[in-house]
Amino acid sequence: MKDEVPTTEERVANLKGMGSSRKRVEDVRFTQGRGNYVDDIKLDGMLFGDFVRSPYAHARVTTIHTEEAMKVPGVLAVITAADLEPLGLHWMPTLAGDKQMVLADGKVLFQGQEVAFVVATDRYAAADGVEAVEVDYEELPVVVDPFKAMEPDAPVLREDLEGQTEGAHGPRRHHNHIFTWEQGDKDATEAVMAEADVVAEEMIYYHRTHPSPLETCGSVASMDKVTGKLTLWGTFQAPHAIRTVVSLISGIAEHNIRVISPDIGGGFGNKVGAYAGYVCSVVASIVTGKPVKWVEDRMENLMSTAFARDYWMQGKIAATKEGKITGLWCHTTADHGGFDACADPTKFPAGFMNICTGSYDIPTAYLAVDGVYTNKAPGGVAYRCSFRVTEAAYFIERMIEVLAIKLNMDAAELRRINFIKKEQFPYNSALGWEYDSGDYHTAWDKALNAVGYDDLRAEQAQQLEDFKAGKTRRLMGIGLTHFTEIVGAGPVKNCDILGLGMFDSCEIRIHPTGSAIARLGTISQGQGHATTFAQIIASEIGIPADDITLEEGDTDTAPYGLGTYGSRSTPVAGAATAMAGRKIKAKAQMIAAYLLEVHDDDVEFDVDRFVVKGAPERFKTMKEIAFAAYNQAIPGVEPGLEAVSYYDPPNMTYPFGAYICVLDIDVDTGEAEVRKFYALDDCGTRINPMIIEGQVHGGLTEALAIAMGQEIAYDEMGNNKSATLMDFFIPTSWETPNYETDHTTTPSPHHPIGAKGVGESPNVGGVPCFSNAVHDAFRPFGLTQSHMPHDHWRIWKTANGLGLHS
Ligand code: PCD
Ligand SMILES: [Cu+]
Repeated sequence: MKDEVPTTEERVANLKGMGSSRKRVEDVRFTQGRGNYVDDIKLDGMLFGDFVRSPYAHARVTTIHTEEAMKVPGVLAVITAADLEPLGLHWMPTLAGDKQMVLADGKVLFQGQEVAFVVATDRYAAADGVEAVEVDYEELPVVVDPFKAMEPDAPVLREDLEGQTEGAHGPRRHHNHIFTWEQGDKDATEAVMAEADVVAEEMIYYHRTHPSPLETCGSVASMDKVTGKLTLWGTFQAPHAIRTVVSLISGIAEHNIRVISPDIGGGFGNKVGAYAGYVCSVVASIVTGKPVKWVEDRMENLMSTAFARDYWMQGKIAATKEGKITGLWCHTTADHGGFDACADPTKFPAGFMNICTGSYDIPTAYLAVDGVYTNKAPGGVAYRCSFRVTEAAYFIERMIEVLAIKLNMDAAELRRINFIKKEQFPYNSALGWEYDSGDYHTAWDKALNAVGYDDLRAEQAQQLEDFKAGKTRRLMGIGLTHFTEIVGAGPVKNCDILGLGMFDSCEIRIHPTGSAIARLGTISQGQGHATTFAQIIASEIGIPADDITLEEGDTDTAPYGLGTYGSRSTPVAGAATAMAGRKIKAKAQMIAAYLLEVHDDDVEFDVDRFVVKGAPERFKTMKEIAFAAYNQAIPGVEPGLEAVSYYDPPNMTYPFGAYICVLDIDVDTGEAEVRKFYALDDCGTRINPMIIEGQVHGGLTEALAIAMGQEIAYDEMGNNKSATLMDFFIPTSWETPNYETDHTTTPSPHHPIGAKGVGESPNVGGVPCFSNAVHDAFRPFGLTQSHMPHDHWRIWKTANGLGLHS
């Protein structure tokens, strides 16, 4: 009999709590085609909407002829700005404090802009209707270069802002200027630059790209005219915020709006913002009294929904002869396209770009960002990096390499002597952040040892000899990166979106038989929240993760939260989950003590039960306690066992990592073959190591895509040259290298379970790592900087420019 009593280890294993590589529970549905995405939603009498889009990047819209379209069988309505204007819905607010046309109001500002919305009985009729709409355009001069946009005689793009010298983020000094954002000490930094032994200067461009998730954006709006209730399904990374915004702009009371994010086929930042299609589906449903679906196609997704990056970062970095960095200066020109639709916390128009001092102890720094309008699609979303952190990491990690060249130093050593030291945490950076924790030297040494750094350098030197001797046409590059991320927005005191504080939430209900349901303010898009958040609860309150249902994305049932992006779910909602669990645990302790007839303080938690201190044979399991909560309530205490927590984090979390890439470049074809990629991530306490590994693999592959080929390119007429997957690079298993993952664990001191986010890290660290490897291969031939993406053509041109083909 005795050996039937489970051991402590068995009880812990049974929970599948934090630290276990529990299999993803959502995959049973996904792998069997049982996902439920927006386009799977089919309602009685549902109509379809489709957009007429502008072929021009900048043009006046003089007339929209809808008569022919109305004759197309099945077409019920063609909605234009003129129809939306009486409702005040022809323009909508953006998350960045700007406003954006829902449908072209007098002019268009980018190719692919929404001009009219055709509503029909089915998708095909709607498409035919779109073909039949005729629009008269008068072409206007196009500006695609943000520097030219700021020239005095540049065409006026935003006529609606004519004469406005004040924008959402301070003064505007030019008709195409959006804002200037300054951080740090300008004078002190300039003084450091003037006196420094060495100053390296470079323009670092992080090109325009696009998250392009597998599922494009879409929505289904259903206005029930009898109950007055609007239900809106959509690809929303922040369903509660969408509900509030819809209420504010439509005037429908918030309790009459139910927003549901069903399964989401990848978000990657693309689904944070609000799009014209959402608004038009709602309006069309209100007008017709029928449910209306809108789902964009791939070209529409690449042309009109939120792009990422497009930052021109002019940098200067100062150091002593020995390589100690003394100052960093950066002036960024940010191309925002036709409208400022960035998704950043209100007080941060350039996101957290001021994390650009990276992992280094840089005493003096200055950053200025100028936001500029051009004739390109709006957006400026994350794409797997919170709020311009990828831009910041790319900037500093390139500048370190540029400085290493100037100092003629090894870039690994240059990083080592400038890292913030373990004992300096919490560390206050020159640009205003308080880094919560870190141990960079340990991670760096572990990474260099793991790849055999010295041997790699020796091999590289040999290969270079061979190249010069004509024995090979391949050059070896070693890319290094040590990044610091900032995730978990954020403290409500400085982070809000449209005035909504960026806290997050979790509500847990324990059922009488000891299983549970938990609901969160976040929404998984593939990250595996149903798996990992149940693991947090399992460890906190001793109920097996398999007995916990997790629900997100329905604003009628979930507590208010700000959603999933910026790797904020674990730092914020994960903390709320632990805190709600602790409230439940506190009540469970009272119930256990009452049942065991001892004082509250005389019982202690042990994996899945409360035991009497010093008498381990006397205990109540969580299952027993749950049942008691519903029938043997303590006199004077409410029955039931549930709790909700709204968590306002005291600080962000600062995950970090050390990445090393080794690649070989074929100088004659421009091909770069990644031979090794090592990624060490430190995201504090790890909830599910397998999910973390999956996140790292995914993020690195997106980094490979961005660094090596992906680009949203425009010609000088503002034509989007990358609007199909023939032109926009998506890596397949063929291009994707093998990744070696590793970790160190430096828990966040302020997070209840010590966890930091991880979803974005591999992209933040991966892009500079691939790019540095390409640059490193050409370093012996005098290359200091070239622009991404490093596709074969660009690499070939670089080699050619360096005289390697003669
Ligand atoms: N320490 C730790 C951390 C974390 N984790 C895990 O991992 C994941 C993640 O997390 P995070 O980091 O917190 O994050 P989230 O918030 O959740 O998410 C977000 C992210 O996520 C990523 N990833 C992914 N995946 C997938 N599959 N899909 C998707 O979409 C995506 N996206 C991307 C992005 S981009 Mo943005 O939005 O850009 O900002 S941001 C992002 C989850 O599950 C969690 O729990 C663990 O385990 N541990
Ligand atoms: Cu992000």
